[in-house]
Amino acid sequence: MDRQSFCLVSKKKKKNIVFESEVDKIYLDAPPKIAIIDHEKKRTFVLRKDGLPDAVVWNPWDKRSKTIQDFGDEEYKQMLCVEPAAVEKPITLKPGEEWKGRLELSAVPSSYYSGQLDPDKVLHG
Ligand SMILES: O=P(O)(O)OC[C@H]1O[C@@H](O)[C@H](O)[C@@H](O)[C@@H]1O
Repeated sequence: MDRQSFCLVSKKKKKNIVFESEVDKIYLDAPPKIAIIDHEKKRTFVLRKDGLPDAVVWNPWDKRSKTIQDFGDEEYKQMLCVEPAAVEKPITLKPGEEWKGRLELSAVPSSYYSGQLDPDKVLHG
């Protein structure tokens, strides 16, 4: 396999990202609910985030994988990192202050790509 195709879907946008080389991108003000559709394996993950406005999408691809000690040389073929973050406006706490952020990741039993799932149903509710 020399490319991976995932589709990131939110209520507002559908963004097809094909991975053919290293990706390390910050999406500012990313939607609170994002569906990650794995076309090849025909499965869908739904990510919900709260308190973290941005999102990072990362895959080190082949060359960079080899430079990461705790990452197998071929593991980039089986992974996609989509991580909620606060990049544009970092969260700074004073002593005694509290902050809460939440990330929920669920595997959806059937794939939107296979036509069995309505993307609106995945992203609502
Ligand atoms: O090597 P670490 O600290 O585990 O980070 C791995 C990667 O984590 C990702 O979240 C970052 O976007 C990448 O820039 C980084 O290389």
